[in-house]
Amino acid sequence: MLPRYSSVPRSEQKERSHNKSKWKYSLFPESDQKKISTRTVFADDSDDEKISIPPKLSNFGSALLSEKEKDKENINGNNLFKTSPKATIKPSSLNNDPYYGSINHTAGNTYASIHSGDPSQSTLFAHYRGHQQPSMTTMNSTGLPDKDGNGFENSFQKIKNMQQSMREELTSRHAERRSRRFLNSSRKEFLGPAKRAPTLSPESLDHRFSSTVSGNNTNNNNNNTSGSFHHTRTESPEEKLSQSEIELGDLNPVQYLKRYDLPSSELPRISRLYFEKQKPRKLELAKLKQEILRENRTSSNGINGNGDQDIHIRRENSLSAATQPRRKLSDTSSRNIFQRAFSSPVAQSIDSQKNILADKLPLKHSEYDSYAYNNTPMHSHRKREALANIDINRNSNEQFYEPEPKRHKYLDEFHNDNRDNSYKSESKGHSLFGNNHVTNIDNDHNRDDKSFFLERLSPELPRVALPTRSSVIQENEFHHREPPKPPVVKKVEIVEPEKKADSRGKNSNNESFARRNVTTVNDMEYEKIELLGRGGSSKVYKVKDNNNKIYALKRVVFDEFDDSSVNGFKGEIELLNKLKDKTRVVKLFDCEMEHGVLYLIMECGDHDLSQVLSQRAGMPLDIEFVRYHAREMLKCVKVVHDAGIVHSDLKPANFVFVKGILKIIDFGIANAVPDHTVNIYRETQIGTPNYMAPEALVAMNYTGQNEEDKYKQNRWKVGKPSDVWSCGCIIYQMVYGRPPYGGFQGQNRLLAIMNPEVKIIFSEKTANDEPVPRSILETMKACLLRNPDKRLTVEEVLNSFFLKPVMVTPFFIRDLIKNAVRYGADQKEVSGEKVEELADDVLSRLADIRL
Ligand SMILES: Nc1ncnc2c1ncn2[C@@H]1O[C@H](COP(=O)(O)OP(=O)(O)OP(=O)(O)O)[C@@H](O)[C@H]1O
Repeated sequence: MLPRYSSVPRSEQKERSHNKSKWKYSLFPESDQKKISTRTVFADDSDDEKISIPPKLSNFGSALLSEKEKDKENINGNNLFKTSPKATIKPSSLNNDPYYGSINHTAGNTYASIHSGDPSQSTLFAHYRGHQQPSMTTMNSTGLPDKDGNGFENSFQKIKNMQQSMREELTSRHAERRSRRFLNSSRKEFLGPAKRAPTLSPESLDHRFSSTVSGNNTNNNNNNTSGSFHHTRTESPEEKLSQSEIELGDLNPVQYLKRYDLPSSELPRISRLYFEKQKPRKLELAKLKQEILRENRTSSNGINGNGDQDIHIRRENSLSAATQPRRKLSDTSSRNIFQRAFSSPVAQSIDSQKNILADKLPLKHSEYDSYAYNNTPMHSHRKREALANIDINRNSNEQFYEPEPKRHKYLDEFHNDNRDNSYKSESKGHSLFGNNHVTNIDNDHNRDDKSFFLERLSPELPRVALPTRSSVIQENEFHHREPPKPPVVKKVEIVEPEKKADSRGKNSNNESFARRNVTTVNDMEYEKIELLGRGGSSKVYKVKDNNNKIYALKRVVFDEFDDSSVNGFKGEIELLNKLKDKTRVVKLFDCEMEHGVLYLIMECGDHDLSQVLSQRAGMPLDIEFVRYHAREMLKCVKVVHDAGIVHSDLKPANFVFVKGILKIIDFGIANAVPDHTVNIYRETQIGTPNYMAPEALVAMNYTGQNEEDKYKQNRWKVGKPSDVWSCGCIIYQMVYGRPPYGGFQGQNRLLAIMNPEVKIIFSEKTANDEPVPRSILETMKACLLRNPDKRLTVEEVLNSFFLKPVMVTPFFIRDLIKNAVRYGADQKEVSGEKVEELADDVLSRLADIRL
């Protein structure tokens, strides 16, 4: 059976167990005994690892040996047990106590006996070997029975005593560890989270010495061994003296060392002293903290009465007290925050508690303030509240004495002869500092209280003369920034346009008419959308009716025109009504003429041909574009001519595209051509010179001899060929970019048109050096012949090669050539007339060919 307490490693124990037979004769070699005995020296009581080690086996043997030695010494009258002067337990008392006596004997003499090499010990072991003792637990230092036969009983008793003493030792050590942990933890609580080296105060050390140390210290003269269960450090009398002389003042240990140029080895001792001096104050602060927390818990319950909020406050309480990091606020800003934080009702109650506690506890105001603000449950709550009221754009000093912005209103009211009323309202909760709790001190009568309050709020502030209420008002009146004025809202007056009397005398009182710019034609309302264009005598609007259908509204004011003009527009209406079923003529839906104004509701076009040509200006010649638009234009003219009407004012602006179909508009100067005549005669020259035919202008140069001739002079002959001339001019513009006489300006243009000597140039190339197809050239020449009788009709132009080209395949050309050659070879001689005949025949057939 192995001993119960063993310092031998398990592996070694196994080995020894394996070699159990050896143990019977030699439990430990002498070297091992020395080693083990050395291990039993508890030189450092601070090492937990060593403390946790159970008492060593060798202690038993040593104790036994020491008992033997003790007996020997007692016999010799030489007591080896000596205590140090510092030992609090007297040797005499220890000797009287059987447990302590045993311990002390062991402590005092164990190792000396081992190292002494006393032959008796060997004899002892040999003796046991001789008795075949199986275990150390049965050993007895005085194992041999005495003459009375009491030797075994005594040895068992002593072993029991030693076991008891060991237990006592363990208990004391554990108690010491617990106390040390408690001390460390409580010190941590006092000192905050920062870790510091574990040091003990002299008092606590003394206390520990008195409670746990029960043996000699290292200075014991007895054999220079550790000699005690604890190798604790104690101060010498000199150290004690010097500690009492140390006055740290406001210095911390390091600063103290530097100040008095002390060696760093003195740092632990000074530190212990430093923390000991801190201890009472920390305890007071801890008590204060507990008390404040308790008080606030009760007060917050009373004030809020709201379960959720209470929980929240309690949580904040615990958090702020235990875990909330300390935030360092600048002096002034923190003061401002705290000052504003006191404005809440909860803070007010805390403030009252603060007054009570401050009277009870011997703390400085600064300590109290910092502690209260940082640890009260409403701390973070008030911080948030305070921060919400801080204007970061103002400096802290201004904020301290400046009331909150809404107090400006109060000050203004106060200043405006409402002092009495404002003063009353102040007592109801308003104040210069915006705080309920300072209401009562915010007047001249309670100035002492106010000073006290501000001192407590800002103990570090220089004591300046506190402003009275009136001075603060003055200050605010002259030095503080005026509150920003509300933005000036521009009043936009909507002036309704003066209701003009409608020219027709109706709808003048119709509000919707004025409001929505509505024109009524034959009791139908048309709202104007946009202006489409304007002519020499009219404006044309894009309008919509009540069903949102789009129309073109042409409005002509007749005030500026003579009767002929009026008749001309009346004729236009007649012609439009006559052609209302023609797809190539813009439709007239409604018309009304009253009070000198003509309203025409027409089909609305998307854009006119002049806009299209302007859009293509400068672009390369596109034969197909010219062909398509020329054909579309001539189709419109053909419809008019087929209706026996001469337009007389054809120009690109008078053709509009309505959903992709070109339509002709503006029959203002058009006249119905009597069936029996080709031409009509006008008494006034109307039209656009660029597109006017020469015959319409020839009469200007006509100089007759008699009255009849003079009459004829003022009548211009116009007819269908004039419209063909105009169409020739438009085609010419599409090819060359401008009308035939567009190079002339003003009056010269008219003269050039009338002058037969001024020939129109048909260039084979455009200004961009693009070739102009022959078919186009021929068609243009046929339309722009000076002699109207020789001009092509509209139908002929539409059937021209240009507008109606013949398309053949290469096979057709090849076959045609083959046939022509064979015919010539067979005939041997073919006249010119025969060739022309053949050509006409081919051409006639080509017209019927549909590819
Ligand atoms: N039904 C319509 N749809 C779209 N636009 C139109 C319509 N009627 C006229 N316009 C536009 O209004 C412009 C002027 O129209 P119109 O030529 O009929 O007026 P006008 O007084 O006869 O002009 P002018 O006497 O010079 O020929 C046209 O060039 C055209 O652009």
